[in-house]
Amino acid sequence: MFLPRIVKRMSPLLGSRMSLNACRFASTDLVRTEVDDKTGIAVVTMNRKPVNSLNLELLRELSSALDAVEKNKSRGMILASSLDTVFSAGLDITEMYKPDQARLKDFWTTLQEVWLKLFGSGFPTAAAINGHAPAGGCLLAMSCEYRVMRPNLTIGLNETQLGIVAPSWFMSTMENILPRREVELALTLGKMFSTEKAHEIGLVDEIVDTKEEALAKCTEFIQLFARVPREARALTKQSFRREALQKLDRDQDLQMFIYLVNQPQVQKGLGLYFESLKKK
Ligand SMILES: CCCCCC/C=C\CC(=O)SCCNC(=O)CCNC(=O)[C@H](O)C(C)(C)COP(=O)(O)OP(=O)(O)OC[C@H]1O[C@@H](n2cnc3c(N)ncnc32)[C@H](O)[C@@H]1OP(=O)(O)O
Repeated sequence: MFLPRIVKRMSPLLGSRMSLNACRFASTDLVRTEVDDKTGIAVVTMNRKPVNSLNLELLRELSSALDAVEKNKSRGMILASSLDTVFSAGLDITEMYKPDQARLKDFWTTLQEVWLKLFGSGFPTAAAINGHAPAGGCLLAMSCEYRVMRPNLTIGLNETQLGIVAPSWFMSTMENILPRREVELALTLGKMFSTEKAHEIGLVDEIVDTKEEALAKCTEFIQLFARVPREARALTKQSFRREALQKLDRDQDLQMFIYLVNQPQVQKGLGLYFESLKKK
């Protein structure tokens, strides 16, 4: 269970007084949230070694972190990874392969929840993509309003390559960024784009060399809204995203997911894919 722990970090130079850009932390082992007091922007960092695969616990903590960002009235949120070469490897295959049925239900419901909170958030969001972002990792990045990525990485919805079908809300999330034809092609191919290609087609907004630069560019993006009335901005964003958000029928989507995951051919495919990852 995530309990937001808000701690004031004191500057050693200022003794008991706060330094100007001191941070507040609300952290757990899997997700670290730091709010810069100077910019008011929260950096939410995923930290589940080795590849930030999204299991139930990481998703729960992401969901709580998003609640905390909303509650603390942060100026915006940057999503990042603590790992050097992976943003997120997407959904944790072990949650879907030979699953415990009750946990499987919880897992999918929590993923829906994270997407609804992130894609539908009123506060500005940006992703500092400092590592590969396949499938569910791409979904998280695409749910933000701006993406900054390091070179020579990959990003995309590769589900069809695994013999599975990306849910329609994954598709709508990509459609919020790219032209429909490009999305259909990317999804039917299960295409993983290089950073450079993703930038060329507009899936990624900027390419930078380091994580620090990525965080700085995301901060610049969020600061564009500093003088825009918060409520008007939030309602405008949410109204743009309403159709995609409302299209998700959570119960129907859950039933469909449970049905598909339990199909013997899907189980076989997931098992083979998982083995191939391990052999690599
Ligand atoms: C069925 C109904 C509909 C379902 C709809 C589902 C929608 C979305 C699906 C997904 O998100 S499925 C996940 C798709 N993800 C991928 O295909 C990515 C797979 N991983 C990689 O390509 C690579 O791991 C990486 C992310 C590029 C990183 O490469 P790197 O060389 O740094 O690390 P590896 O050696 O490959 O991996 C280390 C370690 O992690 C395990 N692992 C990797 N990805 C996953 C994962 N998604 N889930 C669980 N475990 C994963 C990998 O097996 C290695 O384990 P060990 O060998 O160290 O035990």
